Amino acid sequence: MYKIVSIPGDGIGPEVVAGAVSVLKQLSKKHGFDVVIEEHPFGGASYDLHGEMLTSATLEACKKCDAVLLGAVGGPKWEKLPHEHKPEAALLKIRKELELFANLRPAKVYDALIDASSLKAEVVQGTDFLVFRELTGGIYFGQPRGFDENRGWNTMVYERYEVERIARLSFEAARKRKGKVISIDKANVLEVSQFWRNVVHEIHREYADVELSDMYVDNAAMQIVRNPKQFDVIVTSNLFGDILSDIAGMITGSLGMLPSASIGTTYALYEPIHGSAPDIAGRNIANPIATIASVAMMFEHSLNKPAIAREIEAAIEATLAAGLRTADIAAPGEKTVSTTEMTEAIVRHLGA
Ligand SMILES: NC(=O)C1=CN([C@@H]2O[C@H](COP(=O)(O)OP(=O)(O)OC[C@H]3O[C@@H](n4cnc5c(N)ncnc54)[C@H](O)[C@@H]3O)[C@@H](O)[C@H]2O)C=CC1
Ligand SMILES: CC(C)CC(=O)C(=O)O
Ligand SMILES: [Mg+2]
Repeated sequence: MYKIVSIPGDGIGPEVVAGAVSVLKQLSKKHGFDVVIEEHPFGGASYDLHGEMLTSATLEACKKCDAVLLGAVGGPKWEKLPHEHKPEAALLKIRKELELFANLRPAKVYDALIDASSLKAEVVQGTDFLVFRELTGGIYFGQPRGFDENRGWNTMVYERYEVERIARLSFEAARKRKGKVISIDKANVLEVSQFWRNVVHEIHREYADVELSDMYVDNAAMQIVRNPKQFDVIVTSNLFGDILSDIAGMITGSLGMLPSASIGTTYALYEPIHGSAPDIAGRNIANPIATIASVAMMFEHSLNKPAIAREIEAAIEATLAAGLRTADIAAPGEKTVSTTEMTEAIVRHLGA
């Protein structure tokens, strides 16, 4: 029996999480395992209900389950709140509380979507890289932070242990892939990046079979668009990983395609890389694939059923090959399907 905490969140979160929950239920029926899905409010939805973005009940539930599935949080309704009370601050808090220090963001181009990419077919076809974004340190967490009338300030700090553990995970992953890690930083300008680079190279001595190179983040943004196939594993800091993975989203066709796994030593949370997309929320047009593919990552990393992860990916692939397109991945003038139609088709392709 698996216990999954589902956190729909705000904006399109509930729509895409509903799709992922349908997939979980279908898999439970097909394979005969029990799955208990416990829904909890978080972010703006929780604030509206309880006056708190992250309640202790939601946090405790996340600590007592096999895996957490999260949609997204945030939106215009809550953006005027002071920073520490915003949904985004609660997102940082839940990541920190659950010690989810590694955010794995795979960027894989499905053959059926090559034409949906912002780039030429020959540039994107066969792209398959994995970003290890450090998730509980760096500038999103550094103190002091603040602003007054005349200044705004944030602080970017990395502790040795924070760089060591994400570097190790990325080298381990590279060993199971093409054996190539590119560490992305801004060491030509930032001391914190020079430190990051030194520590990554120290850890690399334990992984001499893995090829390591460094790249500056500005060049990396350009290289991902110019030649995404040169990347196998990317390891980078919180801020740079956040930005670079959205760029990777456009290589695969849409932000609505990229899943992620946020993992630590004890807990794990699965979430699409996109946000709450208030511009399309409530219209049943969001792409649920990133969230459904996050369930595949859940089966791989938390539930120890890689074969089921492959089934989900195959169902997504078959659905795309059959020509179904939500608006974000449709060519101009192409027929589109809704969030629920895309979900139902993926569920059908999973089989009974
Ligand atoms: N993990 C999280 O909870 C995140 C939350 N946010 C929050 O979400 C809110 C909106 O942020 P934005 O900068 O607009 O980023 P966003 O990722 O929500 O949306 C950017 C663009 O991509 C589109 N898009 C995103 N996901 C899509 C999907 N599944 N299907 C089709 N189109 C999709 C949106 O319609 C929008 O045009 C903000 O409050 C932001 O802070 C942003 C990123 C991550
Ligand atoms: C609130 C942000 C840190 C969320 C985000 O953009 C992300 O995790 O990708
Ligand atoms: Mg982001």
